[in-house]
This record gives sequence, structure tokens and C-alpha cells, in this order.
Amino acid sequence: MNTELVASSGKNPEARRLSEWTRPELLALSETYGSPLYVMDLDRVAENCQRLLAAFPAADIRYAVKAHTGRAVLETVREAGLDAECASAGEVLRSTEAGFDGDRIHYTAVNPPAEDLDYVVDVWVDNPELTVTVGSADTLDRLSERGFDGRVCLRVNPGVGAGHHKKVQTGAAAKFGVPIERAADVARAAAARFEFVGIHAHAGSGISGDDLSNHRELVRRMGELARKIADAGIALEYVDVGGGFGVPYVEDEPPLDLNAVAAATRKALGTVETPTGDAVQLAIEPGRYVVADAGVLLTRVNTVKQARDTLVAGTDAGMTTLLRPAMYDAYHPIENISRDGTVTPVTVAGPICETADVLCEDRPVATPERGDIFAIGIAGAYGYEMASTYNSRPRPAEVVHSDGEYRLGRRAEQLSELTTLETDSSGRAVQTLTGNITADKAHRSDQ
Ligand SMILES: Cc1ncc(COP(=O)(O)O)c(C=O)c1O
Ligand SMILES: N[C@@H](CCCC[NH3+])C(=O)O
Repeated sequence: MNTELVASSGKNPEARRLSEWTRPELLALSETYGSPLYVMDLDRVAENCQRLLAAFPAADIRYAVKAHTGRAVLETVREAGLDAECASAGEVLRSTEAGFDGDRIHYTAVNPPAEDLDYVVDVWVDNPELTVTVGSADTLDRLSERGFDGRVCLRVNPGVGAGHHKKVQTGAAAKFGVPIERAADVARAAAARFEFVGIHAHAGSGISGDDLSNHRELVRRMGELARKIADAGIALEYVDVGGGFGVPYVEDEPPLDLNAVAAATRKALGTVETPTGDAVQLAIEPGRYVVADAGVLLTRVNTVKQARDTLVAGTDAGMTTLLRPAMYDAYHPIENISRDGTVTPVTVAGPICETADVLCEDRPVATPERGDIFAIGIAGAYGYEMASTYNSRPRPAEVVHSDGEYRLGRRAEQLSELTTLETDSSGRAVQTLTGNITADKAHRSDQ
């Protein structure tokens, strides 16, 4: 591992570990709100924002909303002073509803559906400082057709990516951005029709000490492009080098040394100025770093069985609650918070009828009994956001914590809500036959 840009291991305020959550509090929450249950610590979200602001003091910092869109999280991030980077019309809607002014909203259009552009241009009419980042020259035409002539940033494909899994390595993936070789020409054309404010690239998600050299190479290429654009007489406001800063998931993994990452980023970018000699801002857009270690997922064990070669704990959370293990083979720390004592290798498997619905294999945890609560750590980023209703399983509730108080941030979906979008053969909304699960039923512990 490249240890140059990671902090020394051991207890470190830069990474909140699962073991630092208070077990009796988590157990009480699972009794009150049922399971599965996401818990988000807003105080930790605010701390993470402060650490980013301290490490990148002169940069524009945009929170990548896709990592966690909960209203309370967005409000916390807004109050901390970060902007919002939105990947869709829905994220723009959520950000405006959470109080972000238009000048703090950056919409990154990825193959944008017409409805997204229609919506964002409508929002722009009342918020002319909103910025649209485009990854293809024809998106510029589609914006013009809608009467948009506002702030535009060009997403560049720098040809170098990074990230914790090949499915999240973005910087060289064909679908994202204009190839860097053509970017200066597209920028020139865009500057003739729009207020051209920036260039943008994103290496990928979950960058660790191992692949920081790729992040640096991306930043170096972006610095070079920015100077070329300045030479063409175009005044940029910023160079956005994306997000992707990783956090430790494995218990003894050291956190990134954010100050060292910031220094390396600045060095790789070099000096970038407008044609008249003004400084061009560095911008970053972290998502995971802001929310990952602020979240825990609680799940109840409903089945314990000795399989042929492993002990299986069946839980009420699975791949529809937390997709990352099934999709990326991602590791999340897991503890049995209902008991200590003898530790056994356990395979934790969810209730979904898919072989991939396994949260971990042969993980040493305190030997489970039916009714125990497992806590799954570092679940605040891309956890709830990637939840689905596959297998017709309602999405879970989420509780938020701030200053010693817990409250419901999002209620659980109910069985009766699963069919609300459907119509019958005469076009009328289908009658829902199931009643809501009562709070009592949903919350009882299944012993
Ligand atoms: C354009 C863009 N910006 C920012 C992010 C945030 O990434 P992360 O959550 O890894 O910081 C992503 C996600 O990978 C992204 O696609
Ligand atoms: N969903 C991914 C991160 C990808 C971010 C989207 N560009 C993860 O959970 O690791």
C-alpha cells in the first residue's frame, strides 16, 4: 500500500469506527423504531464537513448529494457551508427544498433525460446563478433549445480513473465527459454561447492510499487543460477535480491524511490563472467522505442455522437495504451488539431470494441467537440511497441524531404502499388489499 497519504493507524478523529457507537443506544433505537433501521449522526456529518473545510481552506466544496439525500443531512451540509452537487433533477429538487440557494447548486448532467433538463432550466429561470455541468457537446444544444444561456461547466474525461472497485472507476469510462483531447475546443465553443465558468473531472469513488497517484495524475491533466483554456482567452472561475476521497471500512485500515491529500492536489494542479491574472479556484465534490462513517444500519437476526460449512445468520436487512456488498463485494464492519462472548465465523444473509444477498461471509461475531441485533458500520454513504423495493420489500426507516437527541428522519415504507403506483385494467388506482403493518407488529422483537 502507498502509505504516503494515509494517517498513522490507531484511534483517529478522522475515522469514526463502528465500535465507537454506544450499543445500548442503538439497541434502544431498534426497539423503538423497528428494523432494519438506518441511523445517521448529523453531528458527525458536520464534523466531516469541518475537516474538509479545514484541509481545503480556499477551495469550493460541493457535497455530492447522491451519497445521502436525506433532508436532515442536506440541511446539515448546507449549514456547514458546502454547496450541493446534484446528479439529477430529483437531487436538484431535494437540494432546493433543503434550502440551498441557486448559486450553491451544481447540476451534473449525465446523459440527461429531457425531463431533467426541462426541470433544471425551470429552476434556473428563478435561480440564474445555478451551474450546469455538461459531459457532451450535444447537451449544450439541448440547453440552448430550452432558452438556457447561463453558467456552464464542462465535464472532461481525463482518461485516468481510480476507486474501490472497477464499477466505480469513472475518470476513463466512456460514458462520462468529453475526452480531454477535445475539451479545449468544446470549451471554446461553449464560451461563445454560455457563461463558461469551469472544467470538471472525477476519478472515481473510494480512492485510497493505493490509487492516489491516479487522482494526482487526473489533477495534473486538469491543470494543464485549464492553462490551455486560459491561453485561449477564456476566464475560468474554477477547476473541479471531483470527489472520491475514501474512508476506512475495514477495522484497522488507516484513514486518508486529508491535509496531505489537499497539499498533493494543489501541487498537482499547479498555478492556474485567468487571462488577466486572477486566481482560478480549486473545487472538490466529496460525497462518501461527508456521510459514510456517520451512518449505521441495524438489522435483526430472524434465523440461525448451521449450513454445510458455515453458520448462517438470516437478517431482516439484505441487498435491498444495503446493496454495496452484493454489487461491489464491499466490506462493511458488522458486530452483534446484543451480546459479547464466544465469537463464531458467521455468514450474514438477507431475506431476498438472490444468491448475492449476503452481507458478509464467515465473519467472526459474537455467536448469534434469534432476535439479536447486528450493527453494520460505515453505512451512511450509498446505503439508504441504493435501497430498493426488489422482492416487494418496503424500504426501511432512518433515524437522525443530533446533540444527544434522536428523531425519525424518514419513516419506513409500508407494505400497503407497494402498489400505490399501479392501475387496474380500467386505469383506476388499484385497491390496496393489505393494511398497514401496525407499529406494534413492525417493532416487536422476533424471539
Ligand atoms: C461526478 C461525481 N462527483 C462526485 C462524486 C462523489 O464521489 P464520492 O462519494 O466517492 O466522494 C461522484 C461519485 O462517484 C461523482 O460521480
Ligand atoms: N455507489 C458507489 C459509489 C459510486 C458513486 C457514484 N459515482 C459505492 O457505493 O461505492
